[in-house]
Amino acid sequence: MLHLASQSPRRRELLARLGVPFGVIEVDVPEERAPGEPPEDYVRRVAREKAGAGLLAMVAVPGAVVLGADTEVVLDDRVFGKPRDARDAADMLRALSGRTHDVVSAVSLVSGGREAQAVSRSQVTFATLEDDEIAGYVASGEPMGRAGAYAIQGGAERFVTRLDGSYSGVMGLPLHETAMLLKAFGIATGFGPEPSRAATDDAQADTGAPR
Ligand SMILES: Cc1cn([C@H]2C[C@H](O)[C@@H](COP(=O)(O)OP(=O)(O)OP(=O)(O)O)O2)c(=O)[nH]c1=O
Repeated sequence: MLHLASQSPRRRELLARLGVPFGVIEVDVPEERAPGEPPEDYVRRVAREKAGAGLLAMVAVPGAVVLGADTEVVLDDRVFGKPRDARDAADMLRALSGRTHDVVSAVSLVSGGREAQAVSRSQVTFATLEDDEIAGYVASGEPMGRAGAYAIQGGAERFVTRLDGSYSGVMGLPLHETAMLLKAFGIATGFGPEPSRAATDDAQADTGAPR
């Protein structure tokens, strides 16, 4: 049985699109980049640690396969994870304004005797953002809990002038790479339900606000 080691509603919704049954384990792995650690190494390490922590929680379950993932926004050599607060979110969005950045997502699959990983790297270009646009977006609350302080599947869609890569990878779980890993582990995928706006709008799902 497959288990997703994640607290992210996006990842649940994305994995469901692969039409594979799975359980969810909530893991809490510290996300701290070591000094000088290259961005991709960092993303790979954290994804592996999340999957490993999930497997530890599943130690009593024979045959458990655990999936962990991590997503970070990389601009030059800076790595933007989830913003600490509104000011941090605004700083990130100002830095991303009018520039092209990378979004790196790593997926790790682990079982008792096996481990495999895939990485997706996408380039995203933002239009130049006005100060009031940034302030309005930060006030919407959406940047919190998102790497780089934005959600391409939400209000930030309008900031993106170009995407070169994987849309699902930017959202947090690159589906092509994930499907390939599952196949390598002998886990059959299918086709899940077409995503509804309500399903992808996890800001509302998170707060339980009416849709
Ligand atoms: C760039 C981008 C990120 N994100 C989200 C995906 C991830 O949930 C989050 C990056 O943080 P992560 O640390 O990768 O994941 P997480 O803490 O939300 O969840 P987990 O329990 O699996 O560790 O940013 C979007 O939703 N849309 C986007 O466009």
